[in-house]
Amino acid sequence: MSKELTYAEVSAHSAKKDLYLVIHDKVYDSSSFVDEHPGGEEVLLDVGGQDATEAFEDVGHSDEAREILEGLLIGTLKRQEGDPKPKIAPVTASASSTSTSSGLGLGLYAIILLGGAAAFGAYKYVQSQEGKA
Ligand code: HEM
Repeated sequence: MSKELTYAEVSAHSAKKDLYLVIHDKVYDSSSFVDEHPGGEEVLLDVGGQDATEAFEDVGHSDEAREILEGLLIGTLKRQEGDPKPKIAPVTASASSTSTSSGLGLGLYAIILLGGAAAFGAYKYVQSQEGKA
């Protein structure tokens, strides 16, 4: 398991049936695991042939996930100058749904504030009209 691969070699393996991932400068052949990944195949394909260290760590994978990873190990990355930086995880389904709901919450908050301001304005206007009469 002492095979050394350059980033260029790894990046040639980004297809679902031929999928290499770099995590902590180790190269993992994830082809056999794509269909079984509890986080879905899309996130793996997104970082296929790239440095997935951040994407993998951001999720806070369990020890079990790390054990699976060891079984997929095929070599180490021969890092060269100018190689791309770790790819940050794409927004996952659960993360995007929370951000949508928080976006809606903010929108609602704005509507309530604006509504309150409009009501206050109308109240002041009526008051000033009453004063004139
Ligand atoms: C070959 C590398 C990977 C392996 C072996 C792996 C394995 C696993 C395993 C076993 C789980 C179940 C929960 C756990 O045990 O932590 C999981 C969940 C998850 N993984 Fe991965 N994973 C890998 C790469 C990635 C990458 C690169 C991402 C990118 C974002 C990712 C995103 C997720 C997400 C979002 C979940 C949570 C799914 C849920 O709880 O609904 N994984 N992964």
